Amino acid sequence: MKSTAPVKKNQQLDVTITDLTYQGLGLAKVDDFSLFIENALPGEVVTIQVTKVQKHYGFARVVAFKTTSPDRVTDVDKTYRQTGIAPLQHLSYPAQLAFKHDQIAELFKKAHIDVAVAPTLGMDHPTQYRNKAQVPVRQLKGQLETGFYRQHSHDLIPLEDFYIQDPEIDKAIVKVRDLLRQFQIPAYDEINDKGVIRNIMVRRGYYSHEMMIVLISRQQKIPSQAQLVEQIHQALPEVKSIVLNVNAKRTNVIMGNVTRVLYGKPTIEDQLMGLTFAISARSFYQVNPQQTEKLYQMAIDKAGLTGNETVIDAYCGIGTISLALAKHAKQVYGVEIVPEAIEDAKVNAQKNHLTNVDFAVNKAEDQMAQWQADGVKPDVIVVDPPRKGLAPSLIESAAKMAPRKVVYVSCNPSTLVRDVAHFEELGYVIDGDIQPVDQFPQTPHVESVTVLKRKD
Ligand SMILES: C[S@@+](CC[C@H](N)C(=O)[O-])C[C@H]1O[C@@H](n2cnc3c(N)ncnc32)[C@H](O)[C@@H]1O
Repeated sequence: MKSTAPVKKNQQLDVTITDLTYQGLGLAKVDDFSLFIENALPGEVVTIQVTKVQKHYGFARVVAFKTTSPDRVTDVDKTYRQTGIAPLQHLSYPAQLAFKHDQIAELFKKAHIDVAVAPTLGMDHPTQYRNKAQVPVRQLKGQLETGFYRQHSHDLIPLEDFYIQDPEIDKAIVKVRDLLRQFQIPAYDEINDKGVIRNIMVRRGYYSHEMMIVLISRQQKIPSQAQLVEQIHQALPEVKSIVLNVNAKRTNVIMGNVTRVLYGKPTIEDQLMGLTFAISARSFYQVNPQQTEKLYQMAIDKAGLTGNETVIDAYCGIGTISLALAKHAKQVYGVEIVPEAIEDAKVNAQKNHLTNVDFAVNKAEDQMAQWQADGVKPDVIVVDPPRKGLAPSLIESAAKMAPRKVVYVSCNPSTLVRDVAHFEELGYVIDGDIQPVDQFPQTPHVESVTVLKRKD
């Protein structure tokens, strides 16, 4: 169908940016036609060049700034925007926190749900916070390189300083890269489906400083494997675990199903809220430990436990929230879909001498129905789902169990609003302020805690 767009590809024009989208793109309207523009902030007047025109919207790039926002940070490295590592780096940190607050408030307003949103809880030093890196490995100009993809592409941009990662992790990636070069181990070539090393994953305990290196390989065995492993742990004394993950498929999914320990332990340990956690290569673990402690403390405080309650923790991962709650509850039930994470969760309960927890491997929606059928009567249900939010059937089973409170930890305000609306239909209302916590500074991602209480 012919586009009725008021602009053409490559056209240059001056526009005023009116808004910042959930993806952190500047929005300009030309006769009601939306143009999305990278590196443009509300209030700025910019000369743009249209790069793509769709039926109802288009994309453009900034050619020149006629005015700039007082919230603009000028001292930025554009690589971090190009790679999507830090797409909000050009927005001052206070303005990032306000942007995250406003996103939640606006989405609830659009859904006609009356809420108060507290100011976003930020970090004092909002860089170098990530405890985990996952970087692609490719051959560029005959040399093995590590870095990050240019956004919306598989073009690798070599990088040594990843800006939002723990600098010790950045150093470890460079070391592993140099050893892979030294042993002439070929990088994966995704066009011809050849080569060996696809990705390197590094995780480092914030308190423990234990490091895990995961080499994701197309092959079952890496050339010079024993020497490589020996050299890695010699060079990086913090490394307590080196793991091989085999992914032989032509896919964008990073990890395959086969995981083998090449050196040390299958897990590393870290502490959170005074508890010790073992974390294996394929388990989810929050990437910003400093903010996670604030987030969990908030969830626990909002749960209002006295020690006599039965609590469900849905989407429990390695049991971090479950075990933090177990210290203040009579019984906690956790459910998680990844079997390795539940194995970790069980070990973690033992490590912390907590016996009042019961973990299940299952889809949260199925397990919630099972608990309901079994007559479990939770006082509080905590949910911490992935971005797609809760399955409607989970909300229905949860409401049938009639907990006094539901504490919803969300990493996506759109699905949070949808799910809150569903809970409201089933007799729940929001209790108190929604609290955004900035887990992902320099990016548009928004994490928050919401409490719902049963209307009596
Ligand atoms: C946002 S993480 C939260 C994990 C944990 N609460 C934490 O803070 O570390 C979401 C978790 O849900 C798990 N998951 C995804 N889909 C699921 C499902 N349908 N049922 C149960 N768990 C699921 C993921 O494996 C992941 O561990």
